[in-house]
Amino acid sequence: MELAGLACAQTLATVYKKDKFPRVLVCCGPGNQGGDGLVAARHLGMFGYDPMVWMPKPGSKEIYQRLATQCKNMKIPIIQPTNDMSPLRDALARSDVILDAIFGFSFKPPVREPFDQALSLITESGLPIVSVDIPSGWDVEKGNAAGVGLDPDVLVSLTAPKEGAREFKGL
Ligand SMILES: NC(=O)C1=CN([C@@H]2O[C@H](COP(=O)(O)OP(=O)(O)OC[C@H]3O[C@@H](n4cnc5c(N)ncnc54)[C@H](O)[C@@H]3O)[C@@H](O)[C@H]2O)[C@H](O)CC1
Repeated sequence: MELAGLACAQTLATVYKKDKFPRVLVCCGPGNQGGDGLVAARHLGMFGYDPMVWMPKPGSKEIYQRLATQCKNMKIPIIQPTNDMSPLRDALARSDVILDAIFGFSFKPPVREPFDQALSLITESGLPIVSVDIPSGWDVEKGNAAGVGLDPDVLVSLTAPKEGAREFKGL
């Protein structure tokens, strides 16, 4: 998770330079991928970006809570967990790029709330998206068959590209 999060932060920093894209909205799901996102947020902060974390359903594992504490200790803003979409809308309006760490290889469709609405809002924002491992909303084997997944510009495959990412056309 530490290496995965560092790789994601380094990739985002390589493609989206901090002078043009300083405000990174790190969207974290409840599983290990959310943990990758929290690690990435920490590194992005150290690289000189202004990360903000949106995690509506914080993971229950101790590692997840420890990673969130590290972000808080670094004064990285974390949006209060809620099913209300207003804070996400506001955060999107104040961001330059999104790190999508919502769902990884354990995602099973269909998308449940509050992530269903969130994926739509993220897509509608038109902001560039860097996805971790598999774009959120994509089935790890069948890809974006349901058509509700994100359409990222950059995908960071961890360990190996996933079968479902065959249709991915970005970087
Ligand atoms: N060796 C590696 O490749 C490593 C990968 N890492 C990252 O971890 C994820 C996989 O983590 P996992 O905890 O197994 O699951 P997810 O993060 O994908 O999420 C599970 C989480 O999501 C909830 N959920 C599932 N389906 C839905 C749905 N339809 N709607 C709403 N919520 C859903 C589920 O309940 C769980 O809470 C991998 O992709 C990498 O990013 C690690 O960094 C370690 C090394």
